[in-house]
Amino acid sequence: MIGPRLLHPKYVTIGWRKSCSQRWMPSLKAMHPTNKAFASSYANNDEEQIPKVTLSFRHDNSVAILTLCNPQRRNALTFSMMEQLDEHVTTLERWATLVTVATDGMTRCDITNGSTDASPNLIPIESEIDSNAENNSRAIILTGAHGNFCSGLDLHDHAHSKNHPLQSGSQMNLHMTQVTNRLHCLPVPSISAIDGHAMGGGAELSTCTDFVVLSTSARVQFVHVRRGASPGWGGGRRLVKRVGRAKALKMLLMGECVSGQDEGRLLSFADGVGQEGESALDAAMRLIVRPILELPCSKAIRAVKSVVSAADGDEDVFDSQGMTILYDTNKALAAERGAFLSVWGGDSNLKQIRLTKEKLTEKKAPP
Ligand SMILES: CCCC(=O)SCCNC(=O)CCNC(=O)[C@H](O)C(C)(C)COP(=O)(O)OP(=O)(O)OC[C@H]1O[C@@H](n2cnc3c(N)ncnc32)[C@H](O)[C@@H]1OP(=O)(O)O
Repeated sequence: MIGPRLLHPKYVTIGWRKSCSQRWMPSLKAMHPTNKAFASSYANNDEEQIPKVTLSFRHDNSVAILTLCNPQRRNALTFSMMEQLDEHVTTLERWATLVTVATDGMTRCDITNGSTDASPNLIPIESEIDSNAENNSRAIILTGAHGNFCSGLDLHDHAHSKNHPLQSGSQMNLHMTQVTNRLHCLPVPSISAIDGHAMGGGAELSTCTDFVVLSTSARVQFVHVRRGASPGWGGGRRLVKRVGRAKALKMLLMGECVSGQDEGRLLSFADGVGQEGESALDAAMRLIVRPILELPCSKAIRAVKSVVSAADGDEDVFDSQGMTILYDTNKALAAERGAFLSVWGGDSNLKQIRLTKEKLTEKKAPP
């Protein structure tokens, strides 16, 4: 039985649902210098170095992989990457819910690596989910490129993008809370595959999936309080749900780090750790995705996810259209936003962010 959320018109009507940035801020892209201009500030205009979030599909389009990629900065998230993440989540909502048919005899679902556009070959059935048609979406992996997950907000981009709407703590909080919760609510199981650092906002991102798999190099740390802040990307509520009250407080207040080397602490935060030398992506594939791929019916996988999501209260996060976060009735979400706005941009936060940037720059300076 498919849960009511999956049958909601949002998932079965034709056409793209507007991404949240488009909904809230129609002129968002127009107001920001183009990605090209931003890219030109990167070493040798090297395409590889341009910050981006890619989306690719494997196993006959049944597994989606979101990859955060800002290699020069340990995959810190720029504002542009936040927008791309939003667009990819919109693609995934469509991929994971709409029944699709092939129009050209090629693959059923032709969403290409890194593309944020709808494929012309992806035709949604307009009215109801056709129970005979197949949608083989099964799992989503969120990971980082080049041996790190994500070092949080890109502090350099933040300092140099004064005109970007997401520079406002309030807009960034709305955007990232919405995007990460939409990712969390997607109707197939999701996994964060973490190599290296997941810090600050990066640690928050790791909570927006159903499972967390670490490689032995992983270090997950909520450094917000040391930056004079509290979680601002929707990760506070999800962390408490994941590890419980006391452990969440320890991680948030004392910066207690979950490390791939320290299995003892993994117990409630992570669901698996890779073998020595194994990447988090490979470990996630082996430990979680493979068993899911072996199951006989993808529809049953999504049915189970909908049961668990509903039992866990995901339905309470969005309005009945699945479009807007319910800050007015969801007290935990409202409190998290209120707490973040009470500290973000305040004196202590500004000072700590400045000191962090200075430290990062000093590290680079020759002795
Ligand atoms: C609501 C969201 C709130 C937030 O997310 S606030 C941001 C929280 N994140 C942080 O404070 C992380 C700061 N970074 C670090 O502590 C360290 O870089 C980190 C992640 C432990 C990695 O250490 P190492 O492996 O030794 O690498 P490193 O320090 O030499 O850094 C390598 C290059 O990456 C850069 N980087 C790292 N984190 C960054 C960030 N968040 N924003 C912008 N740039 C960042 C760093 O400046 C350095 O660049 P470069 O090679 O000197 O040009």
